[in-house]
Formats: sequence, C-alpha cells, structure tokens
Amino acid sequence: MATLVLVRHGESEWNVKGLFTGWVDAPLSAKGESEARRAGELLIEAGIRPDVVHTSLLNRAIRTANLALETADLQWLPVKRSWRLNERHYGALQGKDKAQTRAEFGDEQFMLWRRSFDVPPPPIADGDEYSQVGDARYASLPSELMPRTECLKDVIDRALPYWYDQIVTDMVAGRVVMVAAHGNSLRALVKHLDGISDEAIAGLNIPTGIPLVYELDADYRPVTPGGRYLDPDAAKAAIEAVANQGR
Ligand SMILES: O=C(O)[C@@H](CO)OP(=O)(O)O
Repeated sequence: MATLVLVRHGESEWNVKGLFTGWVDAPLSAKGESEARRAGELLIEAGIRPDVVHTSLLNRAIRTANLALETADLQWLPVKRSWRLNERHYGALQGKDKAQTRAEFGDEQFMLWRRSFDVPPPPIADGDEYSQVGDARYASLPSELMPRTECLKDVIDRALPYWYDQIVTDMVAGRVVMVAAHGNSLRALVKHLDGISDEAIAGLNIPTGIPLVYELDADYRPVTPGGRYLDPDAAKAAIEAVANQGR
C-alpha cells in the first residue's frame, strides 16, 4: 500500500481579492501562511511523514510546502518541482475579477470557464501583463508546450506524464509522497485517481491548505474513494467557500 498526500496551497492574496489567478505568481496571504503551517501540524497529528515532496513552479505552492515541512521539522526532505503541477492556465481571464466576470458573461459561461471539463477560456495574448511568456522559470519549456489557456482536460494531459514518471515512480520505490499544488491541478489528479466522470468533476472543489490523504493499492488506485481530509470539518466549510467564489 502506498500513501499519497495532496495539499492545495494556502489562501493566496488573489484568492482574497477574488481574481482569476492561474499561472500568475500570487503570494500567500497571512491566512494562507497559517493554513500551510496548520497542514504541517495535521501531518504530525496524523503520524504521516512524507519522504519526498513535489511542487509546482509557483511560489504559493512552494511556500506552502516549505511552511508545512518547517512545522513538521522536515525541511530536509528532497523536493522536486515541475510546471506540470502548476495551476490551470486561466488564459485571458488571468487577472480578471471573478464576480465582475460572472456579472458580465452570466452564470452559465462563468461556470463553463471555471469548472467544465473541456471549455478553455479565451487565450491570453503574449504581450498581456498577466502572460508568463518570457518568465525565466519556463525558459526550458518548448514554445509549443507553453499554455496560453487551458481547460481541465488540458491540465490532465500535461499532469499525467508527471504522475506516472515521477510521483508513481517514487511510490513504487516505497516513498510516502506529498504533492503541494493547486485547486485545478489537484482536481486533475483526483479525477484520475477516483475515476470521476467528465460531468461529475464540475462539482469537485479542493479546499486550501488541508492535506488530503490517499492510501493506494498495488495499481495505485485509492483503497477508499475520495481519500480523507485530515481536518474533515474545516475541509467541508472550505469546499463550500471555493464553490461559491464569484457569487
Ligand atoms: O483563480 C484560479 O487560478 C483558481 C484557483 O484559485 O480559481 P478557480 O477556483 O475559480 O478555478
């Protein structure tokens, strides 16, 4: 049996402002930092000690992992990072206010962009102030792999190679793996793990900063579908809050 810990980064300053974030490198809010430390405490309380950590290339996930590991006295753990764990690229919506977008385009379009499986927002222009083209952290990414927008299906397509090549490989080697990533990149992994349909995935939201633990069988499938949040009550309330963003 393998143990996998998924942690969405703590609340970011752009979560507070209600802005579409995507690949924009928004920092954690003060509350997000304490959520990240709490994630470390929850790991200690649950007696879970990761052997290796995977993060995206975005500071909010990196800092969440750092703060959780510092709290759990595990700063020495090996860490691997990849753009493949980044948040979904939100295209031309990056930097836009969620409530204003909903008011302008209506509920249906807003939710299609936010939660549908295969409808991406319009692409972002390379010269846009919120484009990541030219960002040094993606310098080794071939232009054809650099997203200008993504739907959840695109995120699954770019995250699964990393899942199989890096995360599963670590688990095959007997390591407890922690992944610090994002609302939509974790939705992609959870969809794969739990075999959630393209329709049902629209209803799945991931709360910030609360570790979600999966025990996986020999085929790296969940023993208990949905895994378990280490603080289920806090997770329930936080899931509601994510679902209601922009309202
Ligand atoms: O803005 C974003 O990048 C994401 C996560 O914060 O938002 P949403 O939950 O609307 O997909």
